[in-house]
Amino acid sequence: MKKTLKQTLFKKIKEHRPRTKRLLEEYGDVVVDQVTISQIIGGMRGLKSLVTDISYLDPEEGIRYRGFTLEEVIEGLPKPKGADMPYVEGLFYLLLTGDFPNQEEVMQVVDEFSKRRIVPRYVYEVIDSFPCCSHPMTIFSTAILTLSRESVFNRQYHAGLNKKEYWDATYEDSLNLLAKLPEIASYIYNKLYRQGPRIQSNPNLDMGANFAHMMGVAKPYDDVSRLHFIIHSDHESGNVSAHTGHLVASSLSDIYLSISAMINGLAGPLHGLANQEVLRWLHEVMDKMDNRIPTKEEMTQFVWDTLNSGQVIPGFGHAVLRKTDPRYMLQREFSLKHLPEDPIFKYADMLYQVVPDILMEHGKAKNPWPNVDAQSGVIQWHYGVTEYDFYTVLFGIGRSIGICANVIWDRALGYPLERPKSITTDMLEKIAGIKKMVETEEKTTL
Ligand SMILES: CC(=O)SCCNC(=O)CCNC(=O)[C@H](O)C(C)(C)COP(=O)(O)OP(=O)(O)OC[C@H]1O[C@@H](n2cnc3c(N)ncnc32)[C@H](O)[C@@H]1OP(=O)(O)O
Ligand SMILES: O=C([O-])CC(=O)C(=O)O
Repeated sequence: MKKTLKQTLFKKIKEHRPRTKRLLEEYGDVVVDQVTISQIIGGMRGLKSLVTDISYLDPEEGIRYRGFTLEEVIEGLPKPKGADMPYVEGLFYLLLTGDFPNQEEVMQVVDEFSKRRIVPRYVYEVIDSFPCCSHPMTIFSTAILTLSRESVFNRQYHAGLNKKEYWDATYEDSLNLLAKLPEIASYIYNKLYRQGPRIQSNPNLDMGANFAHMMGVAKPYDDVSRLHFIIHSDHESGNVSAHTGHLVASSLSDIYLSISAMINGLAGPLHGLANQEVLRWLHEVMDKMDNRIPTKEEMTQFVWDTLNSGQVIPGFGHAVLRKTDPRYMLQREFSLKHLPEDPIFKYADMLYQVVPDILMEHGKAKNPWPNVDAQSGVIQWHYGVTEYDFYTVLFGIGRSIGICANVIWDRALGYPLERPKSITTDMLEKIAGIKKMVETEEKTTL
């Protein structure tokens, strides 16, 4: 009998623990980075102060999961019969262990997810009780939060759980949560936008196919969902959602509290919500153009108008990347293959042609190239999921996979409560030498 994911993970954890222990005990004083005033005031950009082995983001190359590019991940993971995209469950295996699962190993995880997919009734009641016009991300975050009462970690912690076992209970909570997310998300979608009878989940389908089934969208939406969840799952540790998830979990809040919190970070327009903003913004252009494809000159004017009114161009720029996001390219390739004639794709593609030059001329953005959010909504729209308020929920399902993997490892390696130090502006001015200068200048004037 093949080892289960949990057994394989435990072996990896035991192998890894001495590495962290040695770094801490023997090399704890080694300097990794220095911090400047612009980093302190400027959102800690580039400051090396977190550790994760799940993924690494190179500014030029883009994200690698466990050392593998997205192409390698998609190529190397097992796929359902007839599918172009791999099992999302296989990605979870890879993120947790660093190994590509074989067919048998991936099917064990598919089975685990299937067994844990039933959502308690009270979650539906909470969703149903939301006032009209609530944003789907608010509902999604709350639905996840509500599940905190199910936490295995909480129960075991209060019964006196040994620190060494924290990861195990967190693993159980993570699987329980991840397995339910497609059902929760599709329920929210149906409630907000379809109002028809709910499509029950199918225990014989993998995560991507089951989600497509519950959304009521035909093939290849199963592959669209697999691709979407996989490429959105992780982006190393410092982005708002991943960092929030890690931070909240560091106080030993359970996975439901941590993932709900990270969803709230993802819901901001400078982060995950940018994917809905791209579609909203594109529709403004389309309305102006009476739905005809604008000329390059017209599109250029629209981009400048947006910039000149003090707004950002959604879907462009990045805090770390300095090249076109490979996740954007993957989705563009998918669109070129499956929806080359789609009018929204044509609009988005025109943006790709005009925006980088404009942002360079504008001279502010350090990265003028498109990010993942510039393209994801275009694909959703094409397959009939046109309610763009919902798009960040899809992102949230994907991101939960990476953050759960991170939090399980945080617990396995005993990472402590996160608590950086803050200082005052006065102190910064003293460090900069300004304070003394100002005081001397004042004395001289007197
Ligand atoms: C999944 C994701 O989170 S990917 C990112 C999704 N977000 C977006 O697409 C929103 C549009 N992009 C942005 O707002 C930014 O590029 C961010 C938030 C992603 C990164 O922010 P930063 O790391 O601060 O970017 P950067 O250092 O390049 O910013 C410098 C200046 O350029 C501006 N800038 C950056 N990107 C853009 C843009 N797309 N359009 C207009 N101006 C921009 C910033 O607002 C900033 O202006 P300021 O000096 O007046 O404050
Ligand atoms: O890495 C970041 O800063 C933003 C992010 O999460 C992503 O691009 O997926």
